Amino acid sequence: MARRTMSLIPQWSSRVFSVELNGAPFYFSTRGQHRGEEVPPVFREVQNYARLYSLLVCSSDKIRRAKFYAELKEKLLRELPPECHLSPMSSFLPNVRDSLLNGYFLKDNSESSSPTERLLRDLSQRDPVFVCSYLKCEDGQLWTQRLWPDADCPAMETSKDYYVVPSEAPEYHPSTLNIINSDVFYSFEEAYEVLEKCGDIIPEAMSVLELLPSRAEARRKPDYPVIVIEGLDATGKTTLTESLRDALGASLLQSPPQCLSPMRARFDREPPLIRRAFYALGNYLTAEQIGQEGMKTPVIVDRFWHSTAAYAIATAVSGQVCNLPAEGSEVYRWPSDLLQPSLVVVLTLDPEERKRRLRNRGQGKTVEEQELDHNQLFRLKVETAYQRISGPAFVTVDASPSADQVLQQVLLLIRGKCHL
Ligand SMILES: Nc1ncnc2c1ncn2[C@@H]1O[C@H](COP(=O)(O)OP(=O)(O)O)[C@@H](O)[C@H]1O
Ligand SMILES: Nc1ccn([C@@H]2O[C@H](COP(=O)(O)OP(=O)(O)O)[C@@H](O)[C@H]2O)c(=O)n1
Repeated sequence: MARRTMSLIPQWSSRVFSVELNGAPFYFSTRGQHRGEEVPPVFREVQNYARLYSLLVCSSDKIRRAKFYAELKEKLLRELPPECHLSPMSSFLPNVRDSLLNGYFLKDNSESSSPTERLLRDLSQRDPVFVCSYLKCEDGQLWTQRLWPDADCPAMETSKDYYVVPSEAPEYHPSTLNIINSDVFYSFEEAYEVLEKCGDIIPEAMSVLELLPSRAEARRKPDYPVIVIEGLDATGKTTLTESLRDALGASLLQSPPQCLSPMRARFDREPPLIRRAFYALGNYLTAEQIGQEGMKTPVIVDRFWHSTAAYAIATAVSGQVCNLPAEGSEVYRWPSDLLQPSLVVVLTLDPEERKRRLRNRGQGKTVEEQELDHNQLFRLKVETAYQRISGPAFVTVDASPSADQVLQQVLLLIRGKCHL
C-alpha cells in the first residue's frame, strides 16, 4: 500500500518548522550546510531533554489526514512513557497556501530510548506520519534533523542530516494557510465532496447528503427581505428572532436547519474538516428554505454563514488575535453560490453580562461554547472574524438593553435598510 512519498512534503529544504512552547511560537528551518548560524532558540529551551523528535501528519487524502491528526495525540498520550512531553508543531512553506502540515514536537526524558523509538518506528511505517529526530553535535553548538526512513520510499534510506537554523516569523501566521476548503468552504461542491468521501466511515454523512440536492440550485432572489441575526451564544438571538417573527409576521428559520439536528452531535465530535463541511451544507439547506419562505413573507434567520465562517476561522487560527488574516483577506469572502441576506445583525454583549445570561439560562452548551466562556482570546477572535466577513449589509447592535429595547432598535434598522 503506497501511503506516502517524498513528494507529499514538497520542498523539504524550503520548509519552516514551528514549535509552540508555553503558547509562544519558535521558528526554525534546515540547511544542508552550516554557515555559522546560531542554534535556533527553541533548541536552547529544550536542550535538557534526553531526546527530541518531531512528528508531522502527511497524506494526500485530506480526510485521512484530518482523522489521523485527531487520533494521534490520544495515541501518543496513551502509549508514550510518562516522561515524554508533547508540544504543538507544524511545518509550512512561508506564505504558501495549503502547505501546512500539523504534528507534535516530542521531548523525551525517559530512561531508555527503546519504548519511544519503537512506537515512533511503528507510526512511521504504518501511518501517514513523518518522524524526524534531532541530534546535538559534539560541541553542543549545532543541532541536526534526521528524517526517518520510509518503507515506501527507499531513496530516503540514504537521507542525510540537515542542520537546524533559526528562521524569521512568516508574514502570514502558518495556521491561516490551510483555512480555505479545510476549515471554511466557499462553494456547495467543496463541502459536499468532503461529506461524500466520508460516507463510508460516518453513516450520518449519508443521511445529510440524502437531504441535499446534488448541487446548489440557482434561485430567484426572494421577494421579501431576509434578516440574519448573529452573535455569540446567550447574546439574545433566540429571544430577538422570536420577537421579530411576531412583530413582522415573518417566517423564522435557523442554520443548521431542524432536519439536521439528529446528526449534529455526531459532526461536533469530528475533526474540523468534516465538522465545518457539515455546518457549511446546513447553510445551503437553510438557503433553500429561505428561498421558499421569502416568496411569501419576510424571513428571520437565527445564525447563518457568519457563524460558520467566524467560528471556523477562530478555531483554526492559533495564538493572538493579530494572527487572524487581515481585513480584506479572501478567507472572509462570502461563497458565490450562497444566498446573501438583505441584512445581517450581529448582537454584541459585555462578557460579564453574557456570562450572567448563560448562568441564568443554565442549559447545556457545546464544548465550543464552553470554550468561549473560558477563553477570552477565542471570543475576541470570533467577534473580530464576524466583523471582517464581507458580502451582505452588516450592522452591530449592543444587546445589553432590555429585550424590548433591543427589539425596537433592530426593527428601526430593518425598516430603514430593508424598506419594510
Ligand atoms: N435583552 C435582554 N436582556 C436581558 N436578558 C436577555 C435579553 N435577551 C435575552 N435574554 C436572556 O438571556 C438568555 C440568553 O438568550 P437567548 O435568546 O437564548 O440567546 P441565544 O439564542 O443568543 O443563545 C435567556 O435566558 C434570555 O431570556
Ligand atoms: N450556521 C451555523 C450555526 C452554528 N455553527 C456552529 O455551532 C456552534 C453554535 O451553535 P449553537 O446552536 O450552540 O449556538 P446557540 O444558537 O445556542 O447560540 C458554533 O460553535 C458554530 O461552530 C456553525 O458553524 N454554523
